Amino acid sequence: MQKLRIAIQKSGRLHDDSIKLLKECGIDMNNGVNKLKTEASNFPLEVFFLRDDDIPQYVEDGVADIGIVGENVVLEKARTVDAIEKLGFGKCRLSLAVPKGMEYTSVKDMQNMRIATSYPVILEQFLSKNNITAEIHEISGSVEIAPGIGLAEAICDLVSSGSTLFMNGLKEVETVLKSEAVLIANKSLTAEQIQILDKLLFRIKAVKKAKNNKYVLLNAPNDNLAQIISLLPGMKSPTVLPLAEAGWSSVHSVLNENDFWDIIESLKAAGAQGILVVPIEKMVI
Ligand SMILES: Nc1ncnc2c1ncn2[C@@H]1O[C@H](COP(=O)(O)OP(=O)(O)OP(=O)(O)O)[C@@H](O)[C@H]1O
Ligand SMILES: O=P(O)(O)OC[C@H]1O[C@H](OP(=O)(O)OP(=O)(O)O)[C@H](O)[C@@H]1O
Ligand SMILES: [Mg+2]
Repeated sequence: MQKLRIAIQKSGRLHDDSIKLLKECGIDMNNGVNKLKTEASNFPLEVFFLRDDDIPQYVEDGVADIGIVGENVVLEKARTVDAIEKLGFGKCRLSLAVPKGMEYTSVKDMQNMRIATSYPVILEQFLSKNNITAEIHEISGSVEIAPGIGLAEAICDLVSSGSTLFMNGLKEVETVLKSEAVLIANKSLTAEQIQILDKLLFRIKAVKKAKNNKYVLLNAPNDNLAQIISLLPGMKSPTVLPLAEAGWSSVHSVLNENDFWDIIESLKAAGAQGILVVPIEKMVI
């Protein structure tokens, strides 16, 4: 049987979450340290461990069929691949930053500046869209140090918590791109490869959906049951079971976590008690 070849980051920010996602999809594999290639034992998948920068090219060339990589890398490398599914991890933004003490009012302040970045393609597109001419200095890492050593006046780099910028005396002034890990695929997969990819995607979507939702159980006085049920959407409708104590029911429902925090007060006001919120492992609707 044909196998689908997936490229994931060998080490770095996306490695652990990529492995975790595959495992949550029920895919077993031996991913020992320093392994460059492995095979799943219970799914037709071969896994290559690569530098993230190389993944778009390998997927375009068909050396790998699919890959997991940041959207920032996909756009920077500008390879012809299909971006199939956002994966909800590796969330960060590509931002312009300047020294803390520098006055900054708008992107026009970037005119004629020297900007250090590892993302010259994305930065160039952003600058030209804003009619700015600047000198782009491409460096491959430790970008935040550039203003401090006189290499540039500004930088364009990835930010998540902002602590690297802070530690280097910089402030974020513009978001150029929002990014997260994405599943990419070669554009000419065979019918058999597409079949395996669809199977994997089905599992990924079930795992993603489960992460955003919670199983909620609560006790409700029967007198207020209708009101409590109206607050809880459920997958189809909530499950209602009688409690041993007369006049009370147990109500079970599935809720988006954000919605839960919005309705908790109303649930309590309607007499709900003993509210439990439980994680869901997989969710298929
Ligand atoms: N601070 C961050 N928070 C969240 N995600 C991030 C952060 N920094 C980077 N990422 C995402 O993780 C990806 C990989 O980041 P990492 O720093 O591991 O890359 P790298 O050093 O280029 O690794 P490699 O050795 O594979 O070339 C980035 O392209 C981006 O999509
Ligand atoms: O806003 P923060 O939470 O501080 O994250 C931002 C930092 O994270 C990334 O580097 P990483 O730590 O992955 O190291 P690297 O430069 O060696 O890739 C990125 O290049 C920034 O330097
Ligand atoms: Mg890299």
